[in-house]
Amino acid sequence: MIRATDLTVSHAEPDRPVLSHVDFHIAPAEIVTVVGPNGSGKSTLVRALLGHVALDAGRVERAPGLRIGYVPQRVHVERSMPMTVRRFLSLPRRVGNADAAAALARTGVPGLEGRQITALSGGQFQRVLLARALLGDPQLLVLDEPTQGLDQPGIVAFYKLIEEVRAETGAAILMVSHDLLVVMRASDRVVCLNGHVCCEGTPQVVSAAPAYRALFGAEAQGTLALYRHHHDHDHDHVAQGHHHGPRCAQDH
Ligand SMILES: Nc1ncnc2c1ncn2[C@@H]1O[C@H](COP(=O)(O)OP(=O)(O)OP(=O)(O)O)[C@@H](O)[C@H]1O
Repeated sequence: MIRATDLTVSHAEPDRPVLSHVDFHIAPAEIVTVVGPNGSGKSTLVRALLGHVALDAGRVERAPGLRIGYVPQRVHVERSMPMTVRRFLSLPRRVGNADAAAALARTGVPGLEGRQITALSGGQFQRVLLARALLGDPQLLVLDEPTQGLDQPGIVAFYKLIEEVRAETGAAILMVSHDLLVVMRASDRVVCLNGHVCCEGTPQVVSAAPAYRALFGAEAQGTLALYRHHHDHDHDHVAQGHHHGPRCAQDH
């Protein structure tokens, strides 16, 4: 659906790129999650894939006519304006009442049409954002930090919803997230970013990769424990299953 090759992006300072030599791809019906520390270039990668930022080098290829539903990281501008959920769902593209109601029902917030956006809880707002993204019948959903501000049960419920949406619509899903444990369970593939791709692969492979553990420290121990618990067999495949970027410097 999207393939990026050897991407380099620098926003302000050309000699200090935010992304260096990043390769990325996502295939139909895949759930791919990008993880990485604050400022590691996750949102920049997503925006580069969507064609929203200029590239210093490399290229991005998107399948012709690809329908993308995008939920950006920051939508507080819209949140601060007086606006009902119904009207919000019709921006930027007008949708009918039946479609709006179905999208809200699908994302677990039926009947909220008349509510002010500003009166929604964090969890309701994220579901309304997802409903709006689904209204375009996307082949690819791109969600940048979709669970920010949610509590742990809210996060788990949201990822469950994402998996249901994938199962029903066949849409591929690209997410940026900080919720390591939940993300690991919900993703087919994880890309660990720190200006370059530190490691990538299945959640099992990434959670055992030294580069991932070096980046996430104690939190990574939790995901590793999860996979040790669920996959109590030999992990010989790990060494061949991921690669390091040029600046990782961790041993296998
Ligand atoms: N439009 C911009 N102009 C200048 N610098 C920018 C711009 N957007 C991002 N940056 C810088 O690029 C770097 C990477 O930002 P980015 O938002 O891609 O990281 P991130 O991994 O998504 O971070 P976070 O986890 O904090 O959301 C940061 O140092 C940020 O300040």
